[in-house]
Amino acid sequence: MSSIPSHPGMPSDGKGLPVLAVEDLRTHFIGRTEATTAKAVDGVSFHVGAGEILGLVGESGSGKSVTGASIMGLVDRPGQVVGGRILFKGQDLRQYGGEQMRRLRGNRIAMIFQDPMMTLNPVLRIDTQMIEAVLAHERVGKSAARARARDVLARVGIPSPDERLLAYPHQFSGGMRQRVAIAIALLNRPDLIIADEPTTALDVTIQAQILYEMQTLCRESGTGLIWITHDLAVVAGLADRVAVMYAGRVVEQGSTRQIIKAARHPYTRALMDSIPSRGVRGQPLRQIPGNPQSPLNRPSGCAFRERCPRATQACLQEPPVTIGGGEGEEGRELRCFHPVGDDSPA
Ligand SMILES: Nc1ncnc2c1ncn2[C@@H]1O[C@H](COP(=O)(O)OP(=O)(O)OP(=O)(O)O)[C@@H](O)[C@H]1O
Repeated sequence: MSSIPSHPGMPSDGKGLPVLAVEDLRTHFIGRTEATTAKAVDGVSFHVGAGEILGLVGESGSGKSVTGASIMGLVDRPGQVVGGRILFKGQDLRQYGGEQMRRLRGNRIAMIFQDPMMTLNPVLRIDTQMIEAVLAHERVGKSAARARARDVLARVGIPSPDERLLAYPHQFSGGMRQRVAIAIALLNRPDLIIADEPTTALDVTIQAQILYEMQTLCRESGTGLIWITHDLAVVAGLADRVAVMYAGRVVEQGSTRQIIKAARHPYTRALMDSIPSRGVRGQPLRQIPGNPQSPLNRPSGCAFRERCPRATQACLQEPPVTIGGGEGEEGRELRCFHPVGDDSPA
């Protein structure tokens, strides 16, 4: 096993910097005591390059949304980012004040939520909302802002965008409403978009269309995209890289090919086995045995050990540290004492 190379093979902004580098991020929900403090995110590191798509995957409660909210500066008390760095184009966002973060949000960094109504105001027409979103961050005339709004709506697949600009959110279908929210995220040509399960509530065909369009738009504009999902199958066709989270940590990450074709962490393997298309026809889906670990009072050792078919005594003692994938495995990182394909006894 080799040590970890820094940001291997990653597209950058031309100055050698990733758009985003998260280093050892820790976000805890502080309780009265250590035992009641939820370590929702507990040492997460990953990076996203310009025009690159990172799939952030894991079961419910693994800390994906809290990671996204931490980057956006949207963690509310008792939640608190207690450690690590969030480097946006080399600048540590943890040093930014509230006003600086507000300026960054919706401008250089945008977020798309599962529920588009988290973005849209139900009582305002779409044109008002979109024009305001442009004017809040840029000195352009109203007609230029409207032209841009119209353009972006067309880009995300809204038919008759001139007419649709005059509509209210409730006059759109669920899929179209999510497209409008995506259009708002793209409006100011951000450097980074964090999409938190944005297509989960939608029909599978519409999901696939939106994924494809987002991929094209981000590649064209050089926007880095973090796609948060519990579904590994969704990112298989979309992401350049995949980071798999378990119990507040990234347990494996690498190129999508490395992860989908040859996952090495037993948890990633278990997630892969739960994808329907990989199952044997006519057989029920395999569930991962056991329950995810609670962020309260994490026991010693590897968080996955109780559910892991490869666990040994070693996994009881200390949590595994992050290691590189070894020769011919540039870009892969793992947190496991007994990864699949390793010679050590399972
Ligand atoms: N306000 C809060 N107070 C205490 N704990 C919280 C709070 N918000 C989140 N958590 C805890 O943080 C952990 C991570 O939650 P998070 O929402 O990031 O998971 P997730 O992987 O995004 O799951 P899902 O896919 O269900 O959204 C969970 O165990 C959750 O209970």
